[in-house]
Amino acid sequence: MTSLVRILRFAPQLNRLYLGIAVSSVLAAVLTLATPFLIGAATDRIVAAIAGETTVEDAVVAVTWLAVAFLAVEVTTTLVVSVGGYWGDVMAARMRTILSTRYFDQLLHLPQRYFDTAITGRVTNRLNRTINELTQFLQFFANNAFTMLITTTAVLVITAFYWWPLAILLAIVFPVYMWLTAKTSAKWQVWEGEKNIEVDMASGRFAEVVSQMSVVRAYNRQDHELAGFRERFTRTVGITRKQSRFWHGMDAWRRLALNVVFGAMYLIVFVRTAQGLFSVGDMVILLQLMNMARQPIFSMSFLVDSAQRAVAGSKDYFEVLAEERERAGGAGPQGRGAAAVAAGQPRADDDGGTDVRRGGAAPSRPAQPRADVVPGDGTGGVPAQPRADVVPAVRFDEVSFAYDPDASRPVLDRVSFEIPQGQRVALVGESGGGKSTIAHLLMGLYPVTGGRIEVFGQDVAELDLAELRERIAAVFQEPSLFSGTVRENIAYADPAASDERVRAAAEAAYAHRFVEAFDDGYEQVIGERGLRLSGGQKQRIAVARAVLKDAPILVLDEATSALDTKSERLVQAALEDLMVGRSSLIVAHRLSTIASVDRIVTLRGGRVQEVGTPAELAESGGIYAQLLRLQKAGTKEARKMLKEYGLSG
Ligand SMILES: Nc1ncnc2c1ncn2[C@@H]1O[C@H](COP(=O)(O)OP(=O)(O)OP(=O)(O)O)[C@@H](O)[C@H]1O
Repeated sequence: MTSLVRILRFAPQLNRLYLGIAVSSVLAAVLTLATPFLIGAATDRIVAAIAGETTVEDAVVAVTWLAVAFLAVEVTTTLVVSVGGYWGDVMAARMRTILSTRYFDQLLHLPQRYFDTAITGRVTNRLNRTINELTQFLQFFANNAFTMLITTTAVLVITAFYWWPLAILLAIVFPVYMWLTAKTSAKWQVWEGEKNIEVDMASGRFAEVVSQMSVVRAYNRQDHELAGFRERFTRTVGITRKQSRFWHGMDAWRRLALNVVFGAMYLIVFVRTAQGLFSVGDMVILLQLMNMARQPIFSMSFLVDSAQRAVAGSKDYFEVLAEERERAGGAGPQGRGAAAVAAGQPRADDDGGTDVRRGGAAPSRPAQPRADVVPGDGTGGVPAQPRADVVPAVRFDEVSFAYDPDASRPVLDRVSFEIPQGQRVALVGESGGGKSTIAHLLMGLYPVTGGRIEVFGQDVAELDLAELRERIAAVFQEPSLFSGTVRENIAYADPAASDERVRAAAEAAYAHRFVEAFDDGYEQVIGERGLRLSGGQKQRIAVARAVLKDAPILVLDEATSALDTKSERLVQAALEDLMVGRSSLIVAHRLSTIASVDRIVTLRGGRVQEVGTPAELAESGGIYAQLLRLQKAGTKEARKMLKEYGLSG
């Protein structure tokens, strides 16, 4: 019941629509109730005329007026029902918008951890189902609840007025029928839940396969994937058989009970009319009322059923909404928006309004290149010298971290290093050694388990996450572009960016020439049939995206050997340009890149082994020195070992 109330109160901005729909449905119910009386009255007039109690002329005049009244009632009902139906549709569409937007909003603000386990297809499928069920229930509720209530009450009262035992018979039918429906529905839901799991799993896999079709083909797993998919759906057929057998079996019993009760009621009405206790007009009225009573009985059972589904479906929905959001700033564990959602409160932005949650001004970030920074020369030959009074761009101070809090060994164990402003720092360590994790922690994707990370002297744990991320541009190994135009992809950080800025970013990323060659240039849609970007082109668009963001800190997960040499050179050149004047954290995959940085941080067993310039570490005998030796050796064994460090030479 609390779930139902929560669903009904979920979107108070729709209250006026609810009210409009309720009023129209009440009006329609009242109007509909007038019909049996008009027909009953007409029947009595006709019977009186046939019996010679009134003149035929009088009867004709009377029934004509009654027919006019009947027409007026019907026309008004039609109008009222149409308007109510329109409001119902609008309400459903707005409800869908609110539910979907709030869900997406929540997903966008959930901690990264949530997505480590969630499967995209399942998340989407669950959303669609839940929203369908909730919307269907709310629409049905708004359109029918009041009508049912009024019709039921009126039918009972009027029937009681004619003969009370008849009303009692009817009164028993309602709750018994609803109780039987509720019981049937509860069991039905369990099976439905089982089916949903199968469909969600199949949809999750489906989405994964579609997005990685080339892998499926490369490994010839089409048949295997299809078999898995089919198997899940076939299981739903088996469950449906049980479910439907049960449902229709129970439904037959319910209907049978209803048939018996109504049969008895018809018998009573016929007998009493024959005995002269009811007039023919009364009989007509009662028969119509009984007929009208059937509708709410069926509607009520449907309402109970859809309410149960909505409650079950909304469990998933509200569970996602109740997940703790990614911390917004230093003020508390959640942003204000999250707190509002968790409390089920409405927000102005749900329904196409403006986002009022951010509250804060646009995140500020230090202008750059900064006057107080002496940048490196980009070649690594002359490391930049930070002024003594200048805080480092990034500082890891005894940072420990584990993805799994119960893990016996953390991924990072008291890691400390600094990126002085304007310098380049490369992370070197074995594959799986925690390099990407360091980048993720810097971007605030996960909270540290111990120690602290500072960005321009500010503790990341205290910083507003949006503000933190505003200061960082990231180029990932996998460029991950969105469908949409080249322009939209480059200007992802700032869709309002001028064409000049977009072009300048593309030029800086060595992307302008190939973009210009597209038929639609910057408006060319990526991912559309016919346009395939090469790995290097994607990378350069991703670099242009980072150039346009123009953030003071750069996180660079270098692409490995995915690119051919020419592309690689261009991407490399673009990255080199991008790094000038910025503080860069590089997850390096080339020894040549590492040789040109200002500092190297080597990691072993989750701990920092050494920090120093390439020249210093080349002599120290640590990991970097070993890697250089391996590179020189050039043997197969050496290349294999280099690979373990994710390095391509
Ligand atoms: N989302 C995650 N959830 C749980 N464990 C993770 C997650 N991401 C990484 N790990 C684990 O953390 C460890 C460090 O991974 P990380 O990706 O940081 O290594 P890396 O040094 O960047 O490796 P590579 O050079 O191969 O990219 C690995 O053991 C990995 O299995």
